[in-house]
Amino acid sequence: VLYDCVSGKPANKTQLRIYAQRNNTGVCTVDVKPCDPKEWQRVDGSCNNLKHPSRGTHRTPTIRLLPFDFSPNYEPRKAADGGDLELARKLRTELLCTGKVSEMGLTQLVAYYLLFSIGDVNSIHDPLNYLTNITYCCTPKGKKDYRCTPLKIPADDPVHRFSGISCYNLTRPQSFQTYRCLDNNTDFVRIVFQTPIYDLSNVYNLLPGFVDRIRTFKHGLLKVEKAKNGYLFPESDPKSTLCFLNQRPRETLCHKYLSNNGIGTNLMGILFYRQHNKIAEELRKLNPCWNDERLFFTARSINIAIFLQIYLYELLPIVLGKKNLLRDGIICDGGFRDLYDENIQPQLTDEFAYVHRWYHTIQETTMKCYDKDGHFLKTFPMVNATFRTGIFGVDDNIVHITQGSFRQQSAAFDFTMDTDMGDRTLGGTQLAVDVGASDLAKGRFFGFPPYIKYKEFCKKRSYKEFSDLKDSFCPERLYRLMQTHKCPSDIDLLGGIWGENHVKGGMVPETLYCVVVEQLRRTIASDRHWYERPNRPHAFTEDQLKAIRKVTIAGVLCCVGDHVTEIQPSAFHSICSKNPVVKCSSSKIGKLDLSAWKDSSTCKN
Ligand code: HEM
Repeated sequence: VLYDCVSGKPANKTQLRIYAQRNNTGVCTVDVKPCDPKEWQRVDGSCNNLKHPSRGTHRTPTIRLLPFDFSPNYEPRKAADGGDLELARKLRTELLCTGKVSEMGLTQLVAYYLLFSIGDVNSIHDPLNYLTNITYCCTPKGKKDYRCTPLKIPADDPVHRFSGISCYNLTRPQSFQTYRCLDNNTDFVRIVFQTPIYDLSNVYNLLPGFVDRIRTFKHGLLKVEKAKNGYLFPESDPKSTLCFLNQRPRETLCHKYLSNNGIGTNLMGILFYRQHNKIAEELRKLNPCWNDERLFFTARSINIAIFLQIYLYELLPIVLGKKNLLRDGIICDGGFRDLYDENIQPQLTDEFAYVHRWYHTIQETTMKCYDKDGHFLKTFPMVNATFRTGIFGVDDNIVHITQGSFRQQSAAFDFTMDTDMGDRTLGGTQLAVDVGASDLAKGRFFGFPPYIKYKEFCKKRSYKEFSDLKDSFCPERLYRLMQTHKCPSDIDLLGGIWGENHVKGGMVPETLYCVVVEQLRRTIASDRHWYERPNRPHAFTEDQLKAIRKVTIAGVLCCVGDHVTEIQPSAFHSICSKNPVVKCSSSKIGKLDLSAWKDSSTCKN
């Protein structure tokens, strides 16, 4: 049945006729085969909710935590005095410092994993759009193109007042209106190409149909190939234009069906892709009679569960605070749990993906490379390697980057942004990019209401004056807000989050915590295939769930990282006397033991 993506209902004849005329049936609808309540979790996300089978697929529309605040024609809201809001670049340079501050206790893996996790539920088509399609927003042509939202650089800019650069190229977020699934005079609905549930869709099905191209359809395995340097990678397309920073002719590796993004996403994507095969091979040894289908879906289900277990129980407790997460029902003490509610549809708020942009401040960009024995080799500017998957395929770079991920410190969880993130975010693709300024400006093009409205939502009280904010900011950060805004309602969502106090027991701003937890509750409750449910189709047994709960990121790196033979047991934490490097064979490393999947009944005949 062809479902209309936006309404989530079977498309009617009129709709189908209009889409056919507009030649956009493929993007505005999704084809859902009849659901079987007992089947495996589908790779395309359909049938997760049996009442609304298309919810959970690619292009499931996002929802909003708070109602829109746009000027007419989806232009940014106005300031309280009726004028324009302050320039995004001005606010970024005033509200965030630039430089290097390290988070001594945490490693680069934290940023890598966070980026990878958000890539499971949110696509990166917006930057690709202005990098590859609409590259002229700062030229006169851009003035006439509605899709262009160039960022003006103030004349007194601390970096660019003499550089000759006065504008950053940027485009409007893509919506169902962009693809003409909705008319222009309707409410903005963002289009996202990833599935909204955590199902490693960025590994298995980056775009609908990719899964069939990556499967070998033999023994449950995914296709892999050896790169020039002899290491194993997902299938590559040397002719692809997506890796536009590859230094050709040497660097040719470019993922065909996995995203070609920054260092962090690429590395994690490769690891989880390979992990699928490790699991499938091991399962086959245990159960030689299992067919391809069973091996594939069991391996995938274990891979997703490991990804979620690490995310929820190892990473988020560090970042959001373990007690907070237990109190708010995001994690539990162990065993099974079932929070499923079929009345909650698998959908993501725009605010959830958006507040993740705050993590741009924890990205250390001077990447340290180490050899397989942990000896420091060199540093490399990470932003030069975005859209440059080829770098992984030459020399021993994959080894050096993997080792660096757990040996190098993260940048601090504070209001400092690494210099390269602030001025050269996309390496050599543009003369200059300030991701923080883009982040702030994008919030206006998403139509997010002012920061204080989110404060009111989270704290259930009203915020009218700057003095109402004194419990949420240290005096100096509040002073900066007052210097840059005439009125509290002029503060943008991210502008407020940048300087806000961190949640008690965690490391992130209070409002970020609130928005993330609100979504995670929905995510857990809306996913019929959630890995901790005892009564989902093909649920884990108690022993199987126990085995999943033991796996840590260190275990994953030991299992599928190239030449990782030793590592600290808590690899999101820095190496120190309490967390020393140990051999991968040590019992302190949380590795996957698949013996609970041995099925004695299968080979009887
Ligand atoms: C060197 C590292 C990184 C680089 C170069 C980078 C670069 C970028 C760029 C250029 C954009 C698009 C900005 C725009 O068009 O508005 C973006 C968006 C984004 N980034 Fe990063 N980023 C990095 C690390 C991270 C990390 C660690 C996270 C952690 C979660 C993250 C999360 C996001 C999110 C959520 C978006 C918004 C995507 C969307 O909704 O369109 N990034 N990043």
